[in-house]
Amino acid sequence: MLTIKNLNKTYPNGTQALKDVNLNLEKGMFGLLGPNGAGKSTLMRTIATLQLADSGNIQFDGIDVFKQPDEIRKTLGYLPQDFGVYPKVSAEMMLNHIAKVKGIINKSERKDYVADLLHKVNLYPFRNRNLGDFSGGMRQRFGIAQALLGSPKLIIVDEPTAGLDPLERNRFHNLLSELGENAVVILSTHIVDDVTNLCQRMAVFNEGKILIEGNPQELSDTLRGKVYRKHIEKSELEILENDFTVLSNYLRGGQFYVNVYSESNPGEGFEIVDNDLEDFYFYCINKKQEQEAAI
Ligand SMILES: Nc1ncnc2c1ncn2[C@@H]1O[C@H](COP(=O)(O)OP(=O)(O)OP(=O)(O)O)[C@@H](O)[C@H]1O
Repeated sequence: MLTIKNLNKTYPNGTQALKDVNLNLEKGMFGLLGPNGAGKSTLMRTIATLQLADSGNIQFDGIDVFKQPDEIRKTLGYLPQDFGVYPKVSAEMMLNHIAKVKGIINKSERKDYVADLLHKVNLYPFRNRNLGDFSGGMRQRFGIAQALLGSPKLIIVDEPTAGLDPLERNRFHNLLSELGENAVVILSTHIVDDVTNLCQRMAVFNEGKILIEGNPQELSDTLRGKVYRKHIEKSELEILENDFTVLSNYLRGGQFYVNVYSESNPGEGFEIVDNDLEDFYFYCINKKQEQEAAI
C-alpha cells in the first residue's frame, strides 16, 4: 500500500539524512527504530508531505505523494514529534475546526465524531479547557486525537508515547493496534518494547539508511543462544569492550551488567540470556560501527 523508492535527502548544511531508502509497507503497524539523528523524522515528514526529497518517490494506494500532496493529506493522520497547539483554544473547538477542514461538513455528525475521539483519548472531561492549560501528557493525547481525525488510512506517529503515563500509554497502544487493522501505521520510537509488543514489521534505521527490515520476533530470534550476560564492576567495562562485542550495559537492582554478543560462551561469569529485540537493535547498530572501523 505504501511504496517508498530510492528516497534521498541532503539538507542545505550538507547533512545527508536519507540515503537511498526503499520500503514497502502493507496494512498493519510498522515500527521504525533508530538512534538520535538517524533520519526517522526526516522520513516521516517527507511521507507526511511536509518536506520534499531530493530524489525518489513515494506512492500510497495509487497516490503520488510528491505530485498529489493534497490527495495524500485527505487520508493522512500525522502526529509530529513536537506538537504545537493554539494555547487559547479549547480541545473541543480545535478538533471541531480540524474536522471541518478534513471535510466532516454535517454539524451534528461532527459533534458526535469529536466527542467520540475525545473519549478515545480520555480527554472528554477536559474538552472545554484551553490547550495552553493542558499538561504535557494531555497535549500529547490531544495530538493523538487530531491525528486520528477523518479515519486516516495512513497514520504516522513520531515518538507518540513520550510523556504519557503507563496507563495512557497502554490505552494509546490499544488504540493504535485497533487502527492497524485498517490502515498503514508507521510508529517511530526509541522504546524497543513498543515495537516488540505492537508491530508485525519493523526496520532498524541508522545514518539515513535501513540496516535491516523484518518481523520483530524473527529478527530477535536470529541472535538466540548468542547473547550472554555478566555482572561486572563498572570499572571493568572498558576492558570488556576491548575483548568482546558488548551490546549494552545497564543497571538492574543497583547492580551493573553487560550483555555481550558471542558465538560461544565468552568465559567465566557469563550466562546465556533469553535475548530480546533490544539486544538485536544494539547488535545492528554495533555491527555497523564495527564495519566502519574496519574500513
Ligand atoms: N532542517 C534541518 N536542517 C539541517 N539538518 C537537519 C535538519 N533536520 C534534521 N537535520 C539533520 O538530519 C539528520 C537526521 O535528523 P532527524 O531529525 O531526521 O533524525 P531522527 O532519527 O528523527 O532523530 P531523533 O531520534 O533525535 O528525533 C540529523 O543529523 C539532523 O541533525
